[in-house]
Amino acid sequence: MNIVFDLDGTLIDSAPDIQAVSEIILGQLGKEPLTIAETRSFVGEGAKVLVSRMMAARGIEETPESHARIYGDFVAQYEYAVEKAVFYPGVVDALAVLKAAGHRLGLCTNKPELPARAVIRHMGLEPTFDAVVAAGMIDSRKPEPDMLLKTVEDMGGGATLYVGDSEIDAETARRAEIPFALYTEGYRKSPIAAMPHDWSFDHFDRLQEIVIEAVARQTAAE
Ligand SMILES: O=C(O)COP(=O)(O)O
Ligand SMILES: [Mg+2]
Repeated sequence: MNIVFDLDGTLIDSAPDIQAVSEIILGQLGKEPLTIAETRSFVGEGAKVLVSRMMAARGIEETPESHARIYGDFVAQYEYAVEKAVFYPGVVDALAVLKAAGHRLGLCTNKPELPARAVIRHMGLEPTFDAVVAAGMIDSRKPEPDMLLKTVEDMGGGATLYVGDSEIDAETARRAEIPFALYTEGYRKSPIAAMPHDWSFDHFDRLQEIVIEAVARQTAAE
């Protein structure tokens, strides 16, 4: 089966790196950095939205020009912000076990391509994924279904499970009509019950079991 993962808030907690970028950018503007809680709540819809939310939170007026300038400064730093990211517990083992079991693994993230590829490399994940689709690679972003569908297409098509942490991921899966496993310990803001999902889990030790169920469900449907 294809198993496609979201990145931020699902495989890695990257909020400390993003917070550090905010410290540089907001510091240049004489503003306080984002808190970690603010950072987590601003991630999910890509870097442009994150920069808008960051500006609003620090009372910086958003015009197309001010946004373009601050976004440009932000992404120039973002590519190097990889040092503080950590895997959620059990991720490394779960990916290794699923890969060894013959599943194809993919990554579908609203993080821009350069920082996404930089952190994948930094975390040693380059050999793990059969396909990576990050923001900017196609003219669409989650929760539109296109990025997820493109990831599946790049993996050769076929039965797929999508694994993510946010409202955006749940909605993306729903629109793509792909079964969804919700990781509950990432950056979601809503109660679990309010988010459409087929499975939820709070530790990656559980994922293998979910994949077995997903395969069984798929086989039963055929
Ligand atoms: O960078 C973002 O806004 C979201 O990234 P994600 O899609 O990997 O959660
Ligand atoms: Mg996420």
